[in-house]
Amino acid sequence: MGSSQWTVEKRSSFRSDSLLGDIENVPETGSLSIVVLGASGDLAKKKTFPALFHLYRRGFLPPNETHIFGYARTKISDDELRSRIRSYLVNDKEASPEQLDDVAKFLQLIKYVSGSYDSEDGFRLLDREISLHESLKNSVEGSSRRLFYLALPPSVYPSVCRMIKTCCMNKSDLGGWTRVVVEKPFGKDLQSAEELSAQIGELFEEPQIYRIDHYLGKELVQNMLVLRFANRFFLPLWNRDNIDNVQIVFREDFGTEGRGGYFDQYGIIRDIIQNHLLQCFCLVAMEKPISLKPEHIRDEKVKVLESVLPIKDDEVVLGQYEGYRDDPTVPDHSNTPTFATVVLRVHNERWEGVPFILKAGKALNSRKAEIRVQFKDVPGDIFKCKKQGRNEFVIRLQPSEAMYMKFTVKQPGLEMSTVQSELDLSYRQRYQNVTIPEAYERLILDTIRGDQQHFVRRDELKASWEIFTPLLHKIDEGKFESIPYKPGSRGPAEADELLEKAGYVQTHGYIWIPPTL
Ligand SMILES: NC(=O)C1=CN([C@@H]2O[C@H](COP(=O)(O)OP(=O)(O)OC[C@H]3O[C@@H](n4cnc5c(N)ncnc54)[C@H](OP(=O)(O)O)[C@@H]3O)[C@@H](O)[C@H]2O)C=CC1
Ligand SMILES: O=C1O[C@H](COP(=O)(O)O)[C@@H](O)[C@H](O)[C@H]1O
Repeated sequence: MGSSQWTVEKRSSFRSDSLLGDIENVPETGSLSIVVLGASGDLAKKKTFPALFHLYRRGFLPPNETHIFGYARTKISDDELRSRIRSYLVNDKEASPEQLDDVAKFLQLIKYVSGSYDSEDGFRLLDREISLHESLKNSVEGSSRRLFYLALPPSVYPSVCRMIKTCCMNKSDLGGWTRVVVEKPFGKDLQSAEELSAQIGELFEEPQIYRIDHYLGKELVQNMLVLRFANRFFLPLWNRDNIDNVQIVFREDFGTEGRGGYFDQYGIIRDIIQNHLLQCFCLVAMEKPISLKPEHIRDEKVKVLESVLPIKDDEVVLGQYEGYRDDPTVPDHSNTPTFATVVLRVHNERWEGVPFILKAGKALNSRKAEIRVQFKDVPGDIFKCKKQGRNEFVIRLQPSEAMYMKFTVKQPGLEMSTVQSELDLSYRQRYQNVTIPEAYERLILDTIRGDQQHFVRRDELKASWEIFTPLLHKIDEGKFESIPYKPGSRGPAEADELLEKAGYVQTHGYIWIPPTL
């Protein structure tokens, strides 16, 4: 095994008993079969297999217990699948002999099975291969663990789940399990999501279903509850008396590149805002859960989602970057937004009157994701420093993970003047010997451990679609126009106007620069 900063010991010491919640008491030994359905696809090669490789290197997938199966319709051999994913695991030119050795050993754990998504033949073959592996690992029938990762378009989820249920379940209940991981977008609106939930819900119990939202696996997203509820600093300030507005922002500096066909059916609200940004919103806005048990946390998320008021038409700006429709898989007259700013308002005691501005865009001038909490002005501005800017607390999710607090200090020197400065916790500088794990890595490990805290529960999903469905239907009916914007820009100017109208005050002449080592 390669060396790693994020070892088994480190992770388990971080997850003390009190942080584990009510995770099922499952055996952590016995054969483990991980099946990646849609193994020929983009997500599988870029994210799922690399995450499995990193877990393998870090000792979480012991080779004497684990086998990995790729499944898809494409007819390829085991070796062809292995060579497709190899370049996503390691850069041959930079890798050490030890890493290359790990890659070779990891790839030998992978077997490929080809079959369709809606007929039993392929799944029966898959089941035979899994059972063979289980018997080779001397697993007692029924005590084995089977994890099915659906790296597939949602349209095939129902038939694939039916096939798993019919052909591939763990054979009896001797402590083993069968779990299914499903990717977003889970549905297109409230009705389709509920239909999908009902179809899958007929086949699997909620504790077997892991609705993945990879933003919930990001380090600084996982830090949100600790930050809010383990620090006295924040407790009294985190409310409408002190906070003026909150922005939750996702920006990418590239377009839909090769995914235009998929993207055009969904748009930026379904791709990013309804899931990734809304999950961040929940963590910023929810009340303190009564414990860290996954159900208690998710109960609070549902509550805050249900407190969101209907979105007002004049608190929405949509955009589409110029050149988006040049993709041959995108219709010439597409109005699908590649950019959106949407203001959410929460009807409760803590947040009444505080706008939560959710903003996401593709082909913008930078790549970053952050949560920006802007505080109100100080009453009685004796330093006349109000125009320099407000206090802001920024949680930079990526890149350059950091938390920094913008505040006013005396300008060092003889004069009594003020200047904007910051308290800065930049992770690369503060945690120099720690490798931050990839989101998918953590979340796959959570599914193996049976920890659903960082996965979306069915009622949470329903509440999230309830917020956006009326707006999405209006967009689909052509009642909103996507304003064109230049690739590499900030997006439509109207979005900045909406921000200002919502109360955000931009600080001029101050830029946070991530510290270098
Ligand atoms: N790619 C990404 O970056 C991200 C993807 N996701 C989600 O992950 C899932 C998979 O995404 P991605 O890998 O990009 O998707 P792909 O389009 O690459 O599809 C994955 C595999 O599914 C099979 N497939 C594709 N279209 C169909 C179809 N219409 N009917 C049946 N099978 C089909 C193909 O395998 P074969 O033909 O060999 O059977 C393909 O290799 C989706 O739900 C996506 O929204 C989520 C976050 C990021
Ligand atoms: O789910 C998705 O996320 C990616 C962005 O993920 P990140 O971890 O790189 O921020 C986005 O590009 C894609 O459109 C979307 O489907």
